[in-house]
Amino acid sequence: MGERKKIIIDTDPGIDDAMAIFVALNSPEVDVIGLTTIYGNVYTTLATRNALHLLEIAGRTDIPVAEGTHKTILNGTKLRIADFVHGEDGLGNQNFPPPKGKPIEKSGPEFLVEQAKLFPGEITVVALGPLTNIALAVQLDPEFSKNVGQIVLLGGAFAVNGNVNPASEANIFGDPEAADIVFTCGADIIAVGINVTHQVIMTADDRDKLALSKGKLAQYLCKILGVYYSYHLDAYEIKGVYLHDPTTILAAFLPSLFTYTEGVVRVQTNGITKGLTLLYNNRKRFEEVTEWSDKPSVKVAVTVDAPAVLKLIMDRLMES
Ligand SMILES: O=c1[nH]cnc2c1ncn2[C@@H]1O[C@H](CO)[C@@H](O)[C@H]1O
Repeated sequence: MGERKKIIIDTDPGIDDAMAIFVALNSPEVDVIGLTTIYGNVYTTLATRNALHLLEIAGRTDIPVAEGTHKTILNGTKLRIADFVHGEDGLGNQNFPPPKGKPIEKSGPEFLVEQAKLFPGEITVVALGPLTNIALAVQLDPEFSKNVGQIVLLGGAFAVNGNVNPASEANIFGDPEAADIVFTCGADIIAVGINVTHQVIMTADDRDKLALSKGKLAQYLCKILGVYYSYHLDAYEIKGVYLHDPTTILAAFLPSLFTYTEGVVRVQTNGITKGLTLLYNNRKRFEEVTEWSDKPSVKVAVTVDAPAVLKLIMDRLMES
């Protein structure tokens, strides 16, 4: 096998973030070289604490955690936090003791810029929360979008309803201006939206299977998953959970499990459709110059081999 792909996970842990981080740590295809933290499912301070905690659970305290920003790209401090999805502590209300480790001195965006410069074209950034740290990296270093190998992001609701409101998906809604900067920055980007992740469901039966595994990470996840299942039953009336973050992690190193379309994505930043992601599908040449004209294209996932993705996630969590 070739060299492992270097990935940095930008994360707001979060129950499905915990699953995604564990899947990555158990995947021979990748080398997780750092975590950067962001608000979203929890505030950034708690995201950092949870990231350190999860690495301690996995026995991987060798991986650095760089704390990201506490504010939106426009310095907004009125953040939308999804603690009703993940529990007040972000990890299923389990009262875990504080981690022993500390984040590194560098900020999340500084770490992203540094690593992309150090390994030009080699780093994949997997963004699982609002895109503020990535947008800050783009602003910090004009070369970042060229230096970074690929950005694989969980965000958007392409031609389907959102999960914050009918228009908007949570990560984009969290910082739409940052998302628009990232989508148009010129980097090689794969966007995995909830139009795709809603197809990958871990049922109650799958959870029972996970519980049979003796692996410490599987056992840990079974403890924290309760809140996430209750939320899905309540909000969607399903006896299962959407595997947003773990599905996105797989897109970073097994891209052929998905199909893609390509085009320019812009983000609505205000009004009732704030956070809407709109892909121009290139099927018409418009008479006028539009807000999509002359902007770089990105790849947007359109289909997923859901059974294969679910099996891979289960296998990698169970063997742990
Ligand atoms: O209803 C919701 N509101 C806010 N965040 C949510 C909701 N459902 C899931 N997520 C979280 O947002 C990302 C996917 O949009 C996932 O990280 C998921 O944990």
